Amino acid sequence: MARALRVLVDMDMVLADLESAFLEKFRARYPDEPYIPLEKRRGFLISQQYSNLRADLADKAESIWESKNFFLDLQPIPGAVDSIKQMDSLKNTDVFICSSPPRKYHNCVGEKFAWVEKHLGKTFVDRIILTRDKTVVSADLLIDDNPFVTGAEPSPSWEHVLFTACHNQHMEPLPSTLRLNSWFHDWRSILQSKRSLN
Ligand SMILES: Cc1cn([C@H]2C[C@H](OP(=O)(O)O)[C@@H](CO)O2)c(=O)[nH]c1=O
Ligand SMILES: [Mg+2]
Repeated sequence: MARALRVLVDMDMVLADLESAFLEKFRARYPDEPYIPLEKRRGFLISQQYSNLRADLADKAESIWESKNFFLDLQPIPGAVDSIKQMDSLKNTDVFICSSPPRKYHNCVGEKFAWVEKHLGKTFVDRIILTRDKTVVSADLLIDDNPFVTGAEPSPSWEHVLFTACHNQHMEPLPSTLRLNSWFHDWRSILQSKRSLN
């Protein structure tokens, strides 16, 4: 029998809506400061775009996701909870959640575990991989909104599926890059195409 297809699913902006929560909380905490609406977001890092707007806004942006309960209170991305449970129930499919905590990890790490338990249940807590370097994790697919997942391994074993988010929706990746526009699009075919190569 063919070995199971191993799929890594990223958390922020694939399962959990970091960008909407960030904007809501930034505007509430800093009502007099300029902000970037989601349709104007460009580039993976929020702090980078805010610092381009005005240098001192980067620290203010960071203060939002460093706050207690920021990661715990994120809303699920539409369709994510059902989809990952359905994916997990497919035969010959192993699903893991693969997320990178920020360098100031103190609140984030525990809250990511708690978020998974709250929204997906205890069985998925056993599937959490928190790492600053996803390239050294071995799998067939990585579904991630970061267009540039890099690290120590120049040729990761997984194929990247770029999950569409506000910050990457205008990008045109290489035609060969797999792309999933939302959980309501056909993620099953992407898995199937990879499975037939295994
Ligand atoms: C700073 C920052 C972090 N993040 C996410 C990415 C990482 O989670 P994930 O790997 O689950 O997508 C986490 C820590 O950097 O926060 C963003 O999505 N945008 C940002 O601007
Ligand atoms: Mg992400």
